[in-house]
Amino acid sequence: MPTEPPAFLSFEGVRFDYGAAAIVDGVDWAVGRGAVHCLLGRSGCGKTTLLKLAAGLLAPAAGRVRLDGAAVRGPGDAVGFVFQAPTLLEWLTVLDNVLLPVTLHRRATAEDRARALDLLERIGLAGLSGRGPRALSGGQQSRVALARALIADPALLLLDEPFAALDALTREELQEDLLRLCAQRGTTALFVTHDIAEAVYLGDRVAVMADGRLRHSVSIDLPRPRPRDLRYDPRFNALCRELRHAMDGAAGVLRAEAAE
Ligand SMILES: Nc1ncnc2c1ncn2[C@@H]1O[C@H](COP(=O)(O)OP(=O)(O)OP(=O)(O)O)[C@@H](O)[C@H]1O
Repeated sequence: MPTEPPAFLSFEGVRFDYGAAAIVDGVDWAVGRGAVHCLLGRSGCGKTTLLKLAAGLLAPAAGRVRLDGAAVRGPGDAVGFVFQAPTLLEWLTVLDNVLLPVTLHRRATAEDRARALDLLERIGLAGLSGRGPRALSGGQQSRVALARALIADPALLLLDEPFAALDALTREELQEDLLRLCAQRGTTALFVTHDIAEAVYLGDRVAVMADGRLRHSVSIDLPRPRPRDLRYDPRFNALCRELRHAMDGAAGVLRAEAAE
């Protein structure tokens, strides 16, 4: 039998609270190197908190988060973060926004600038490097935020509903950009979303989170690279349906637990 590759990112019995009830409540989860995993769940169930634990921005009250075998003890260069809002600096050009993770530490070199321009070209923004963020559409700003997260070539990319504010077509294009860039660089990704179809399109595995726990997980056995039309495939729809039922089931479990 083939053995599972060792996890690149792992949560082992992770628990966290902000001073009262557990927000993350005994999470065990493993993401293989180069895999894209998605976390699906309703508002307030603890998804962002779990991402912050993976980034080392929060420390678990119990259990452990490991990255490439070592316990995560704080934020580090191996991790890139993309937030829901692009959070670009208005007084910098697109190019300088992408370079920000570099220039926070040292002066950018010609090689850094070449890498930033290459990233901008790969996401369709080649001609916009000298503009300010206010002269960009929402989708273009999200692309810049993605390039900024990738400039330091992080081994792990954490994404917190990064495309939630975009129209459906732009969102699909960004999903395709993300998968292409992760595949080209071998980047491991953990992606938080409310959107079932987005999770199925992106993920190798999707976990349903409810009330701080991972209640259900589904392996997304669809081909890669993922063509645009895969979204209309019956297998795709069946996976969406399974996850929808899992989310409803998780909500039912919570109601039953609350009634006990
Ligand atoms: N800094 C904080 N202090 C106290 N409570 C917090 C803090 N941050 C989040 N919470 C609470 O923890 C719970 C989980 O929040 P979290 O942001 O992880 O959820 P989420 O699943 O990402 O939600 P959403 O989908 O709305 O972004 C919520 O009840 C929230 O109010």
